[in-house]
Amino acid sequence: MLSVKDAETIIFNHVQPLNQEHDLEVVDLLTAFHRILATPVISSLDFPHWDNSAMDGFAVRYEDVQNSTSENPTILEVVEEIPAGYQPQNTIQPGQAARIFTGAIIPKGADTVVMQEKTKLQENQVFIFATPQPQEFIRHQGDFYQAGKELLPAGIPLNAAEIAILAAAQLPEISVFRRPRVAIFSSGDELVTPEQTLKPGQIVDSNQYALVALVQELGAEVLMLGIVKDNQTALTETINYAINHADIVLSSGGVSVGDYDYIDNILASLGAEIHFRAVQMRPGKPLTFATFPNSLYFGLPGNPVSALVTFWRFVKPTIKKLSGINRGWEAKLLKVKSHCELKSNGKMETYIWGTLNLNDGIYEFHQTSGNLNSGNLINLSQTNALAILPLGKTLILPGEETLVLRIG
Ligand SMILES: Nc1nc2c(c(=O)[nH]1)N[C@H]1C(S)=C(S)[C@@H](COP(=O)(O)OP(=O)(O)OC[C@H]3O[C@@H](n4cnc5c(N)ncnc54)[C@H](O)[C@@H]3O)O[C@H]1N2
Ligand code: MOO
Ligand SMILES: [Mg+2]
Repeated sequence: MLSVKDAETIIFNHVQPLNQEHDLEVVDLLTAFHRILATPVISSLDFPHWDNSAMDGFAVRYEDVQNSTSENPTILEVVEEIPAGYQPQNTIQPGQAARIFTGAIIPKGADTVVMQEKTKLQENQVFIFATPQPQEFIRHQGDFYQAGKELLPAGIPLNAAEIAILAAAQLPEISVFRRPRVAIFSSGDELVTPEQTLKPGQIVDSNQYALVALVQELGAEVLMLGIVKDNQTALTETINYAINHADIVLSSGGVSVGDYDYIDNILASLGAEIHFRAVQMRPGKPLTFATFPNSLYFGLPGNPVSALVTFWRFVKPTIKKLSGINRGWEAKLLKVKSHCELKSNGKMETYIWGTLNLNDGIYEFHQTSGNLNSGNLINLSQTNALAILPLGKTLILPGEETLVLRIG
């Protein structure tokens, strides 16, 4: 059976990120949050735009004040007051200074700012009580960024800092990748909606709601296709529609070896290339991955925990890579101490749900209480991590390190 690592490699090799020319949308600063920048941004402005003061104080010529002490202050004539947003009118001559405020333009002739606390102003004279460093408290034009260079690279998510940078660079129209489209449906004759009355043997389609939430969290657009009966015609129609309208299709259920597990046969009949049907992991073994010319297909297992574990392990990084994120889209595993004993039969890579808790600033993994059964959705509540026991590892003792995938 295929290892998780090999399954991951096969999947990621088939993910074609959105196209920098064809998959663009223009958004404004208020709708850019969490979108992915599609083209590099270059500004024609230097940052800072001009030499300016980092302090409230006095703009001086360093050579005038280089021997100032509290006993022997330098006395300069204040020739101008320069608040932020004001263009200085004078050139500072020897023996002169300008009153200046944080962010204001340094006047010609001045090369240093003395902070207000080291001075005393008396009418139009300022007493300088300490010798500053040459150039002190001046933020020079272009120190932070020079016009014409790359300000932001393509493929980064736009968070608060990036949005502030775009605003500061006066670039209110931003090219981002369109949202990936993800179609989701559930298969199974036993499934009903949360609103329907349960008859014996029926269960509520909870997978669809969990998957919609997870896909939305990643900023993708959801096409919710509902519950499809274990019926070849209905399934063929739904899958055919999905692969023509979405970049990624997620179904849950119907991928194991039961008589009503039709998904794989239908994928084959629709011309899919089926890359694998099972992965050596628990939960999540019956996972189908297939590709069509314009979409990727994940047949997730029907058991509720299995559907979510395979989403977190494989689908989440796939959506991120497809969305155009240039790096950091992979599933990242942490190494943390386990608080409790973790067990596996060693034959499958085993995923154990629980919580990462902070203990004196250090993360510790705690297994969830109750039954670790892939049909048990209940104790998945409030978990935020999956401990991973690799193949062959049967036991992790309390205090020993384990690999962990964060899920919340
Ligand atoms: N003979 C074998 N039987 C099974 C194997 C196997 O290797 N050999 N694998 C088991 C494993 S592991 C899993 S996981 C399941 C996967 O089964 P399917 O993907 O075919 O899913 P279904 O049979 O349709 O359903 C399984 C289970 O999950 C419930 N379910 C299905 N859909 C939903 C939904 N949308 N929301 C909530 N719950 C759902 C369904 O009622 C079943 O209880 O196969 C094992 N069998
Ligand atoms: O892997 Mo199934 O996914 O154990 O219940
Ligand atoms: Mg089945």
